[in-house]
Amino acid sequence: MSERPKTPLLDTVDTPADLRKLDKSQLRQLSDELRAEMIDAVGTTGGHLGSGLGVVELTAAIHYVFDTPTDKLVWDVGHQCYPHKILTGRRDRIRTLRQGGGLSGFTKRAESEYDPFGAAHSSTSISAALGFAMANKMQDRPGRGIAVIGDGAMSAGMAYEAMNNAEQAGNRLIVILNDNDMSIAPPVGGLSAYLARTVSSSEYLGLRSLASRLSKKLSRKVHDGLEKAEEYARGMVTGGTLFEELGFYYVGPIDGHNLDHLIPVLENVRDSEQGPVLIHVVTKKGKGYAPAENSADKYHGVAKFDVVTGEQKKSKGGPPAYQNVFGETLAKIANDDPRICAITAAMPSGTGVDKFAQAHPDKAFDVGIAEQHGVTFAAGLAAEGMRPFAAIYSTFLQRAYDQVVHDVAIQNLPVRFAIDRAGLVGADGCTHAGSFDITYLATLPNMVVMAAADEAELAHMTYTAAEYDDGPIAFRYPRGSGTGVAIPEKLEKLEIGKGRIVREGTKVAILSLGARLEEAKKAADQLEAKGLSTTVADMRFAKPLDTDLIEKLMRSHEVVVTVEEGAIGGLGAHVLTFASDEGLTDTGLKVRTMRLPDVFQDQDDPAKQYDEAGLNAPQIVDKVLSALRHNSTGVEEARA
Ligand SMILES: Cc1ncc(C[n+]2csc(CCOP(=O)(O)OP(=O)(O)O)c2C)c(N)n1
Ligand SMILES: CC(=O)[C@@H](O)[C@H](O)COP(=O)(O)O
Ligand SMILES: [Mg+2]
Repeated sequence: MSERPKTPLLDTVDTPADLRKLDKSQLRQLSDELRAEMIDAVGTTGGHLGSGLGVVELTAAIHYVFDTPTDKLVWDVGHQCYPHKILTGRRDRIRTLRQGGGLSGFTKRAESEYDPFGAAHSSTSISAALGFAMANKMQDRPGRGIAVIGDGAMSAGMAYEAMNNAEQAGNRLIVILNDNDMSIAPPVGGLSAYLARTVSSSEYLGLRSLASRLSKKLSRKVHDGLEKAEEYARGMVTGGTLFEELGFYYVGPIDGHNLDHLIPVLENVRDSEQGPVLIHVVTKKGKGYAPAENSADKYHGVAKFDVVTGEQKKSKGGPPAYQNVFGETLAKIANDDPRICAITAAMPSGTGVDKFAQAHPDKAFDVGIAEQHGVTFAAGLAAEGMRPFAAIYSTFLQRAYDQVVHDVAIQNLPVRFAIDRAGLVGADGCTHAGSFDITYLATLPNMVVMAAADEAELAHMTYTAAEYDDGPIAFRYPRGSGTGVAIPEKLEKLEIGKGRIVREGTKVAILSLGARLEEAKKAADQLEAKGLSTTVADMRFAKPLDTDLIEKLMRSHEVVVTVEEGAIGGLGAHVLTFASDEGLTDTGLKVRTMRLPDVFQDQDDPAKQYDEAGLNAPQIVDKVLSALRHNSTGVEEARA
């Protein structure tokens, strides 16, 4: 156990009010101690490290200059909020990060008044900060909206929707663009190049030139036309143009680790009558910790690690990660099919598209954090004869739902959706849980929805999707690694809408969809031991349902239970709808559905999350026994 860092100054700071008692000259030491504390804490918890390291000075400076929590500080994504949490009364719990009952890994309203807005999905901060700003303006109350948004998050359209609407807020809205020239992967697209030109085309503004520009710009906005011409003429355009055309005062770029620049700029902006202002801050992801600075991904997301060496304590070996099974399988299929292409929304490694890209670099597209664009881009590709795979986490696909409906399903375009992180995801908690994709996709006409029970099934489903041109098709699979089952060389083109019996029985039938199959099989063993002969079916499809299989099992068993790692409205709902429509439930057949509970489950160890969700073998057994205790009038008799 490494010794905790010595933090004499940080020990005197519990809240920003304590911070503001310090002299400016002490903020350098405070930041150094804050960085050391964060590294030590994340070494014991794991989590998002690189982005927080990059905003240590910025966090201290913001809380020093602005009157938080009256001024509403909104962190975009929120994965960089650990220094913020340490400075806002949560240092004592920082080593409970991302654990059951502990601190969330993102900002969260319920956690602190210093977290005015929850985050985790990117690019929402400017909209939220604008809301806070306008609410205080309309109620004639003090309080600004301050959004801190990364260069990666700026690749999402929502950020521009907000900026386009921001002029009304005047000086009550401040946007701080935290430009570290990184997303999870290196950033992509025209904006990234634009920002890079901005930073490279002008030295960090020295205090003097910055002060004079600030006074000129912030006081001269009124003569817009003339000023604009002059600015262009004077070559002052250093990246501000885009933001100024959207109605912002642009200030920057400034060095986001230099407190001697940060503090006066923030003070100037705080005291300015004009606005909204965008401050372009340049930082380094992973700043101040060599293993992070030297890592390609800047230690964006890390397991627990040895603080001295930076070596992460990741389990080695074991079954392949689902994302890599997908990426490598698709790469293999694409060797024989030049129409196949893959799209990721800034998550190449998380989706396995990076593996595909290694083999087919000209057929892999990272569209940035732009799921909506990614889906409709795929629709265009499909309409013109390609076989596009949109590889998007279940939770992030929610952002592109209208594109799925309007651009893909209605037009019946053969877009393939590779949906990773389907179901519970553990440490990221409810904002990242892939709870709703069965519900939101299986309800759509034309859509085919598959769920892989293991990595072999995922490989078959990837191939099946590649060969399916009759319309949109989605296949979902969980976060993490598979069961260790062998992945066959020869891939099977699954019959659309057909499930499979994996265990024959006579009294109880468990209809499993997806990766809870292992628990279903364990439950069958436990039921068999109680003399209850149990069939287990892997349904494979939530849509179209295998109605022949369902009818056959319902007509030959006493109890039928559906099990899925999805919210209400998925497999169970569709099976019950079919059964009731066909009169199969008129016969006194006992049907029960098991699914994710109607709550947003907080972060925890995955095993505990499944227990809490009631989706483990013992709970399946209990469900069956309870059903059997219900007499013909539907009343449950007391347990024996
Ligand atoms: C809508 C959405 N898509 C994808 C993600 C996954 N994600 C989390 S952080 C991140 C990169 C953010 O880059 P940036 O805003 O520059 O922040 P940095 O990590 O560089 O501080 C991505 C893609 C997300 N949180 N939300
Ligand atoms: C902050 C964010 O949204 C991503 O970093 C996300 O946490 C990645 O999730 P995985 O770890 O499941 O890839
Ligand atoms: Mg970034």
